[in-house]
Amino acid sequence: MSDSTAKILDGKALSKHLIGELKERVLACVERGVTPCLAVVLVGEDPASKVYVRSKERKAAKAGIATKDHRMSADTSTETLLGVIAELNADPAVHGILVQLPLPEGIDEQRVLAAVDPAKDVDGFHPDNLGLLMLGRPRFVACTPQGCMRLLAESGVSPEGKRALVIGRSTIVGKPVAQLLVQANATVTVAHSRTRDLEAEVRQADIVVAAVGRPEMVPGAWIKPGAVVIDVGINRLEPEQPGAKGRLVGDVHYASAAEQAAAITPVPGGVGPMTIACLLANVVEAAERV
Ligand SMILES: NC(=O)C1=CN([C@@H]2O[C@H](COP(=O)(O)OP(=O)(O)OC[C@H]3O[C@@H](n4cnc5c(N)ncnc54)[C@H](OP(=O)(O)O)[C@@H]3O)[C@@H](O)[C@H]2O)C=CC1
Ligand SMILES: Nc1nc(=O)c2c([nH]1)NC[C@@H]1CN(c3ccc(C(=O)N[C@@H](CCC(=O)O)C(=O)O)cc3)C=[N+]21
Repeated sequence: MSDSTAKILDGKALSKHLIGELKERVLACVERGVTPCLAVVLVGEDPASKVYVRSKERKAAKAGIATKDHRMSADTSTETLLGVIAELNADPAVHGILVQLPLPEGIDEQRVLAAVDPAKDVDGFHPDNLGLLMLGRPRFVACTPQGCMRLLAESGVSPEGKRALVIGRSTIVGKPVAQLLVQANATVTVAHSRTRDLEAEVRQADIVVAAVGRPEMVPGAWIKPGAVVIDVGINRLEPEQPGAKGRLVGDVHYASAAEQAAAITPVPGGVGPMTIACLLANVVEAAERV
């Protein structure tokens, strides 16, 4: 079955299309005096976070969405950060608030995320929004899980009745994407670091969503022929690793998996750009509700 005919789920192209579609909705908002605006809060100096934040702001500008940048030093206290969030909550010109994760050590992440006005929580990390997702009445759904589902839809394979495996159980990716798959009528397994036989789980799965953060940990040989592979992992190989040169790879070994899968997302150019498109869509939605 290694005929290497996997459909490439092109998140870069799809995200461009989706961001293009947002322009009209943004214009409609602007016409009634509301310019959709995303406030981005970045605490500390994490280089990867800086790259993502810049990319978000560039793409927001393409759609006509305003951004407000709040950079704070790594030694910022939880109280100070809560103060900034209170200001953004109260600012009628701000429709969406994104607090870039991970926060530096010593900041109480749970308290910070719970302090964001749920109506401005375009990341979908507030307990109210996570709860609404569990209830099947989602308001803001986390952007990466949304992007995964959109790319899965692009594969043409319906999740209904299929065996889906989510590898990873974080609150920002694994858990919500598993919930969305349940709601799409898949039969869902969630694997994590204590899973006894990951290979056996992967071999059975019709849909694999990998969100671990370990470079190429899933070999293509494990992928069931005809499965759909959604690779969330973003791993930058160190330049000294063989054949690496600072290359980005996913959690799945792409070349070998593409020989088994019916459809697969590349890294880069898969889930990453879709995350940003879904974030901007959430910002426009928040502005439309005003
Ligand atoms: N493309 C995008 O837009 C985004 C990409 N990412 C990327 O996705 C990846 C995951 O991110 P995130 O969910 O935040 O990561 P976390 O570190 O929060 O979670 C990783 C999960 O993987 C599990 N895990 C660790 N080792 C193994 C193993 N050997 N076998 C099976 N499961 C394992 C952990 O298990 P346990 O719970 O037991 O510790 C945990 O549940 C990262 O590469 C990140 O950069 C993240 C967000 C957005
Ligand atoms: N509050 C919060 N919300 C997030 O959504 C959030 C976060 N914190 N912290 C970090 C993770 C990670 N994340 C990515 C977004 C886009 C790409 C992306 O566009 N990646 C490009 C490559 C970019 C590159 O070259 O480095 C791609 O995959 O093609 C990657 C990762 C959002 N996250």
